[in-house]
Amino acid sequence: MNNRKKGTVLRLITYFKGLELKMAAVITSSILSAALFIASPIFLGKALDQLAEGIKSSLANGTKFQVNWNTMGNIFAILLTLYVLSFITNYLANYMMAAVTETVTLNMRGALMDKLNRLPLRFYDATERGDILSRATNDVEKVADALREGFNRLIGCIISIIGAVIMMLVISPALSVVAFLTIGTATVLTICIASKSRRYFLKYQTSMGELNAAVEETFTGQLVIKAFNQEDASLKKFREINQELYKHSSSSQIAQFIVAPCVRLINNFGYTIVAVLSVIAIIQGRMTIGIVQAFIQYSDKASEPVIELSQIISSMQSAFAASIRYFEIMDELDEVPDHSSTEVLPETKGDVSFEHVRFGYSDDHILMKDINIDVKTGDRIAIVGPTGAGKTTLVNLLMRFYEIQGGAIKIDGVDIKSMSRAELRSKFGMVLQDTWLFGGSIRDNIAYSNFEAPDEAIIGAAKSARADHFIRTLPEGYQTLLTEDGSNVSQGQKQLLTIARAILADPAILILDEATSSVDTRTEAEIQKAMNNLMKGRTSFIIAHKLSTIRDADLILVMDHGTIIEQGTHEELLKKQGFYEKLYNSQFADADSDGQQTA
Ligand SMILES: Nc1ncnc2c1ncn2[C@@H]1O[C@H](COP(=O)(O)OP(=O)(O)OP(=O)(O)O)[C@@H](O)[C@H]1O
Repeated sequence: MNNRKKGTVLRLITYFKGLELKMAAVITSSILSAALFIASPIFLGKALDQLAEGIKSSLANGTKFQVNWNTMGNIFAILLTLYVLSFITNYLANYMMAAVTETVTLNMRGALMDKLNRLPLRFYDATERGDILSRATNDVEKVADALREGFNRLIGCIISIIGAVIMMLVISPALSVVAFLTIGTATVLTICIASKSRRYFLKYQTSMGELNAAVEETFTGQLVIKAFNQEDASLKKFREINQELYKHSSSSQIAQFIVAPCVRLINNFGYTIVAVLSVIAIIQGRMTIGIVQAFIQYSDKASEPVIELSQIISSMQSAFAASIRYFEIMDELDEVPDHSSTEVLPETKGDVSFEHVRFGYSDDHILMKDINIDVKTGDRIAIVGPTGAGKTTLVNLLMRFYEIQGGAIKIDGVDIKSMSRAELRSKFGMVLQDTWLFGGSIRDNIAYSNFEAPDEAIIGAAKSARADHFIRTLPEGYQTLLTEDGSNVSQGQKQLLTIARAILADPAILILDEATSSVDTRTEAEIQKAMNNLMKGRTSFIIAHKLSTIRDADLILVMDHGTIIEQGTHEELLKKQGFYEKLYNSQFADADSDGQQTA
């Protein structure tokens, strides 16, 4: 076993913590079951010899055929006991292994979920959702399959082979040599094919991850795909990945299923030779019929597990490839952990400052070199600038979704790095353009920021967000169930619900991403009023797209290429006749020309 393989197996073993006793019971039961089963041929042989004796003496003496029922009865009683005990121990082993497997799967999925919660946004930027999904479901299931079906059978096969080999040697060393030659050849063949199939399994699982990602992309992007008539292109991409999956799946399956027929062919050659030699031995009086049939049964019990082993090994290879993919996620670097002694701000006022902040999404591409902002409690800060200027990035840093490379961001004079992320984020309320609602009632969606909130508080928040009216017009009111993506309410209504959610949270600081053209003018005015209600008495950062809405902001930050190139009030910036003035005038020129065109 190479180091990587050993490492993966050892890491998998850690998920069995607390299950040691159950595993010991599984192993003991499996060994017992196989050992009991392996004892049966010798007794069947004895029964056969009894019959042969009866036939022989009746032929020699010309008497009626008779058997000794006492001896036969004892033999059958022993056989029955062996079969029943073997069944019970086998059942126990399977039952306990199923319980162990479910616990291990639970532990693996739990650990993966914990890990996914600890991973920084950077990881999600670079990884396809479908692929993560595939690792959390398919890959963990492959490991579960191998454990559930493979482990007991593996023990059973090993015991069966060892037991059968010993019995064969005891019965006839000479016949054993012939049987071992064929079993040996079959084993070598199995190992060769299994080692070849390993890389096919890894490729297969990787393709499966890609396929999941493609399906996920197609589902979530259906509207855009249809709008741009890209169904064919999307289908073509899917077909290509599906074709790859088919190729790798076929290779791994062919490699797996070619083993059984080959092994059977080799074994049948062996049986034929053993049968011929046995007949000679019986004729020469060196062996009895019962002993020969016991030997043939043992040689079957030694060779048949080779086929089963090949299937178990395939399933283990597949599980092993899946574990590698699973541990790839587990090995990703976590978010920088919170300080062991974190600061708590019981009464947040809402002063915010950026001091010489330096940040880049990658170390070799610094977007923000030296950002300085000073915001006082209750201020309304508008962030404006062309697309890609860094407006969203500024907010991402404030919420500590990404770690800065230099300088400090402070709230009420406390460095956000010295607070826990949970403490920091509890100070904020966010209303984004990209509204996120989950499958559940409208009430629960508003209460997402505070599940303990009483109904009056939820209705109060909805009223302030100007959402109460439309909610009450729905047949089920606050109990109306939203679909997972909230597609049964309009875009503007979704926005009002997220504003209600932020109002209920009652945060000290707000981050608002202004609605753009996705809603009509009347709804936009409604949203604006709701946002104004929300902003009362709170420090607010507004990512503004329409400059007309932020004229009365206390501070406007004008960004370009990751830098704050101008800052001040609307009047101050207009007076400056710089970038902001141009941006502002260009929007009004656009609005005017639009007005003239429509007039
Ligand atoms: N997750 C990310 N990984 C790498 N680069 C990113 C990431 N997010 C944004 N960027 C880059 O950082 C720069 C600033 O992006 P940002 O989203 O902050 O701009 P923005 O001003 O909010 O733009 P818009 O108005 O279009 O939303 C852009 O060049 C963008 O390509």
